[in-house]
Amino acid sequence: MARVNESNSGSDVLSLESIRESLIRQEDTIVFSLIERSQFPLNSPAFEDSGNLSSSLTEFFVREIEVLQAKVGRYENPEENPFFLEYIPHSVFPTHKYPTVLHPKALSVNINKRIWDVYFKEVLPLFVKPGDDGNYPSTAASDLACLQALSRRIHYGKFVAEVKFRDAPQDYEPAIRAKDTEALMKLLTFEKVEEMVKKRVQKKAETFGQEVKCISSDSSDESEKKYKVDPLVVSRIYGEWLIPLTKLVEVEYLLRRLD
Ligand SMILES: O=C(O)C(=O)C[C@]1(C(=O)O)C=C[C@@H](O)C=C1
Repeated sequence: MARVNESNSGSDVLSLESIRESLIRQEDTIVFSLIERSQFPLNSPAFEDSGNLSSSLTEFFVREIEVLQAKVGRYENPEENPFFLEYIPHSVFPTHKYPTVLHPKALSVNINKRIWDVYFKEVLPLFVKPGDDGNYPSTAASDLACLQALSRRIHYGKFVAEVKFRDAPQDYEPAIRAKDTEALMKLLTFEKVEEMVKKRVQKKAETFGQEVKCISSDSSDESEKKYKVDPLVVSRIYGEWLIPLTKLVEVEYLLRRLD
């Protein structure tokens, strides 16, 4: 994912435009991952506390995959944040040297526990059918794809915050020193951009998730169109959870920016 370019002088160039391009690209991954997950019912026994077992099937699956992915260097990439940090081993292979863009304290900003809860308790029931078909391994794999895509998007707030800070340190520094989260939230908010994001993801859900029944040239009857995931729900997921959580990450990052 292109994010930082090397300038002629060798220093890193970061722009709000390039960061937003990445967020737009990530929308495709998120919308597709929700569409994929929607083919399975809720299948709650896969992720609910399993009483006598120490973790749910999904928790076990995500933890084991994260351990494997860590061994090939996934979490050396500052865009990636694990859900089970305490289990993460070092990479087995020499790792790519990612450009240092973020403040070192960025490592301590990880809201994946919150993302996990929000996803299973609030988001998932909105776009999948209730029920249990027992297909837990495939469901867990789909949930992992959603969780990783959502987590990457939300934690991208660190990069957004960094570029906003670099563009106007004189505005941000007083609010950071005063630990004024309200002022920071106001500074980093662009309501028009948020509205555009919600409209665009609704359109993407309409386009990517349209049921294709037959190939005919007359596809003009809008009322007959059916979607795998309700496009309004996708827009709501962004408006109620993804954007607010991204902004939370931005604030958390900024609060540490002068440490
Ligand atoms: O694009 C930005 O400026 C962002 O901070 C990202 C984002 C978003 O989550 O989409 C969050 C806050 C802004 O109000 C607008 C959009």
